[in-house]
Amino acid sequence: MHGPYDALLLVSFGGPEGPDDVMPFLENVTRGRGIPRERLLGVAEHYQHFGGVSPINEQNRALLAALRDELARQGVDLPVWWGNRNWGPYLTDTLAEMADKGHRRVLALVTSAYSSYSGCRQYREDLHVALEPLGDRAPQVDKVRHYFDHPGFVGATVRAVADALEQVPEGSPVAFVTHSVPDAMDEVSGAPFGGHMYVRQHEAVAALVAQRVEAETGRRVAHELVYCSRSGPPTQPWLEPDVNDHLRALKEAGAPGVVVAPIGFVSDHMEVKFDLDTEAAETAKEIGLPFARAATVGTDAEFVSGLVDMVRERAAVESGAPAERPALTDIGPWPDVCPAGCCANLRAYKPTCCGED
Ligand SMILES: CC1=C(CCC(=O)O)c2cc3nc(cc4[nH]c(cc5[nH]c(cc1n2)c(C)c5CCC(=O)O)c(CCC(=O)O)c4C)C(CCC(=O)O)=C3C
Ligand SMILES: [Fe+2]
Repeated sequence: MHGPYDALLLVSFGGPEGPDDVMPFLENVTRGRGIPRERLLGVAEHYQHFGGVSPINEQNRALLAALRDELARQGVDLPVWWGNRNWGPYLTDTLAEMADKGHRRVLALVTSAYSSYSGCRQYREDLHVALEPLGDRAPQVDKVRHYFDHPGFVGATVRAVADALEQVPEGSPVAFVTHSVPDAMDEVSGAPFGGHMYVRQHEAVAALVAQRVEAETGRRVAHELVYCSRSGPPTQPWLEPDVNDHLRALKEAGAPGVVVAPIGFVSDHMEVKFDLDTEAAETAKEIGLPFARAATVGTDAEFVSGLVDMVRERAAVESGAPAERPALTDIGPWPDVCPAGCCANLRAYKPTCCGED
């Protein structure tokens, strides 16, 4: 049922839990990343606007509970642990404790559905850093493949978009939104498969979701992929258009309303709460464009059972048992082990785990 694995490890970003955590958290996130000081202070304000508490930790606690329930329901007897990149519980501490408890073979599940340095290799680097000091006691860690086109993620997203469309006038388009990244980061995402996989995976999911929503509702659904949360120096090109500019363009083109669907985020992260629910909603109000935000997958039952299916799939693969590898776009199924050169770190090569390099 769980193959060679003796534990599941939820790996996430982490976020501040109070006002005093905000600056140290932001320093953890941006160490060596060349983010301008003004941007940091601006983002600190976003967090302070919500009492210095990121929604992400509570959402991960809810996901942990949902995963435990679903594993039990499917008869998979695996303990579930949790570790973050940028705030407690830190991956380093979690993996040390897991080693103390005797875990030898761990399957990691990352709260990021797509390929990119930020969403994949950087987590794999962090896993390596956490495992290295453990020496011989370090468990072997594998990572669940990217799930952007898994039926659980897609199915939950289709329902969320269809529900949001009910709240805006007929004929409203869908703006699928993800986190902007530097053009250069997109270019090397999934390099062994031709690169630009960050954008290509999102485009494929957006097209598939729009098509399924059309089939389900009988409405025609125009759509576009747009971006939020740009940072970095203004001289550096990042993925565009920004969601706010897109809303203005839609208004000018006569759109009767808009659904904003944050397919780049698995739960209502700060980017969703601030950049979409606060900032983009304000833009829409200002220009008089009816606006609805589609839910993120969060702890949706179809999404969570899809994740558990993927855990069982990988366990079967590692046991040499036959495994179905469902994937709904022609980009997937993404490989279990990232090939060498996937999602390069453009600053410096660092050793990783769960990949060929
Ligand atoms: C692709 C991607 C994801 C999705 C994949 C995944 O989910 O991991 C993601 C997730 C997240 N990003 C988050 C927060 C931040 N990201 C920052 C900075 C950056 N993100 C980037 C990309 C991504 N980020 C990039 C290219 C930068 C520039 C600096 C760098 O090159 O590393 C900064 C610094 C300030 C700023 O620059 O805006 C913050 C505070 C949070 C927590 C939110 C919460 O608290 O709810 C989450 C889940
Ligand atoms: Fe980020």
